[in-house]
Parts: sequence; structure tokens; C-alpha cells
Amino acid sequence: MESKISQIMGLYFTDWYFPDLRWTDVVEIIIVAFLIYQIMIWIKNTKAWMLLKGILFLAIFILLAAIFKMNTILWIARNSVSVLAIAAIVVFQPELRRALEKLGEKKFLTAIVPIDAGKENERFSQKTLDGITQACFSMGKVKTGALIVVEQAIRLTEYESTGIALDCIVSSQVLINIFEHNTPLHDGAIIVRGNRIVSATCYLPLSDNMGISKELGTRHRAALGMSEVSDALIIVVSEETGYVSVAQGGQLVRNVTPEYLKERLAGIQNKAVENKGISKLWKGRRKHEKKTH
Ligand SMILES: Nc1ncnc2c1ncn2[C@@H]1O[C@H](COP(=O)(O)OP(=O)(O)OP(=O)(O)O)[C@@H](O)[C@H]1O
Repeated sequence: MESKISQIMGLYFTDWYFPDLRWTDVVEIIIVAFLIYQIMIWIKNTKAWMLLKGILFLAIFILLAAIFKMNTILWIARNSVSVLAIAAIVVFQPELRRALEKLGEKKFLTAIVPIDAGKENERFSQKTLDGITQACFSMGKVKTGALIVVEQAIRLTEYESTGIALDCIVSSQVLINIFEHNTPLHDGAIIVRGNRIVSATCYLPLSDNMGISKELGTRHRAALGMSEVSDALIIVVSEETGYVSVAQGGQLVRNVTPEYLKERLAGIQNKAVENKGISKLWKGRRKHEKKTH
């Protein structure tokens, strides 16, 4: 049977060249495919998609100029390539920074080197997890708006300094009190580091994502924006609807249940979970914005 197959192959593919394939070549192919996939996801989720469309348009234009021998246009194109490359780096500086930060995130490093070995493995306690969940849904019931940033591996010092410094243990009562209308700390976001609230009234970067629903205002846009520039988990309570939403990694999941919120918080509670993160990279990507109900 095998000899028959090789006979047929030999008959039809005599001119074909089959290179020797080593296992390192297979690994190389997998790595390159993975990198291309990640770059494509990055392009899709950032402004780079617009840039890619612009570049394609320019490329077609230049190709036409080359076909019809329009020398002036070709000369301009040749001389502006380096300027355009620098301009793209300047325009995409936040996205590039985020991409590099992601590479340097502990979850990549700790997967290889156990940097945190010996350190406390829990980011925050069950009490903090329960306090945040309880407060969010209590505030949702009475339609009190809230914005809570739960810090992970990336330090949010830059955003922390835009608010009022606090050093306060997380509890549902404290959270409800902070976001109470007409109180000095209710505006903006709070940042939670471990079991403590470290800052209130923080200003977060607004997302310029065009895909976000028009019915969502700046509170949700700020949550999404923060999730695009950091690995934090951001919880929003809508003043308008009372819905609780969660943003992380540039994805906003709207109108979640207490069980879902607890699950998401539990997912980042243990630092050790980060090591499993790499396997998650293979799972399919969700839509940019999700509605659970
Ligand atoms: N960049 C920001 N950083 C932090 N907080 C912000 C930011 N922008 C707006 N907010 C908060 O959001 C509030 C305004 O919310 P707005 O009504 O515009 O948003 P929304 O997404 O429609 O939310 P809601 O459903 O609660 O009305 C502000 O009072 C402020 O507390």
C-alpha cells in the first residue's frame, strides 16, 4: 500500500522539492504562526486596524503610480517612507507600550522563572472579594454609580496620583460610603491594591474604541480605557441602569450577576493562576463587548 502511494506520488510530484523537516522547524512554524495571530488580534483591537486600511489604500495608490510610471508620485512615496514609519510609532506609542508591557507581564516571566516563589500567593482575601461584590450590587440596587479598579501585576501609580491618597481596608460599607452622592470622594474611580483602597477620585484614560455602545457614557468608557492600558480588572456600576459591568483586557462584559463577578474576581485572586494564563491564550477571543443578559 505504502509503496503504491509513493509510486503515485513519484509519478505526479517528480519535480517537487520536499525539504528535510527538523523538529525545530516545526517549533519555529508554530511560534511564527502564534506571533502572526497575536499581531492580527492586536491590529483588530486597536487603532492599528484603521492604519492597516490606510496603508493598503496607499499601497494600491503607489502600485498604480508605478504601473503608469508617475515618477513624481513615486519620488514622494520613496522619500516619505521613513517619516511615515516614525509618525506611526508616535501615533501608536500607547498601544506599543501596552504590547511591550504585556510581554513583560509577570505571567509570562513566572511561567518560566518562579519569581514569586516563597512570597504570599494571594492577591486579596475572600473578605475583600465578598466586600466588593456585595457593595457593587447594593449600589446597583439604589442606582449609585461606581468605578472600582482592582490592580493586578501592573502598578497603577500613574493613575493613583491623579486621585486622593487613601489607605483603607476594603469593606462593602467603606465602598458604599465612598460612592455616596454628594460626598467628596464619590467622583471618579477608586484603586484597590491587595486588600486596601489606595486612592479615590482617580481619573482614568478614556477608551477611543468606536465599537463601544453609544448608550454608554464616560464612566464605562473610562473602565474600558483603563483595561486597555493595564491588566487591571475594572468594575462599573451604572448610575442610570444599576447594572454592574466588568472590563478587563479591552473587553467589557455588561450587566453581570453576583456569581459572575465573584468568579472574575476569584480568577485574579491567586497570583499562581497567572501561570496558567499562557494556556488560556489558545482559547478563542471573545467579542469586544459582551452582554451576559
Ligand atoms: N475619565 C474618567 N475617570 C474616572 N471617572 C470618570 C471618568 N469619566 C467619567 N467618570 C465618572 O463617570 C461619571 C459620569 O458618568 P456618565 O454618566 O458620563 O457615564 P455612564 O457610562 O453613562 O455611566 P452611568 O450609567 O453611571 O450614567 C463622572 O461623574 C465620573 O464619576
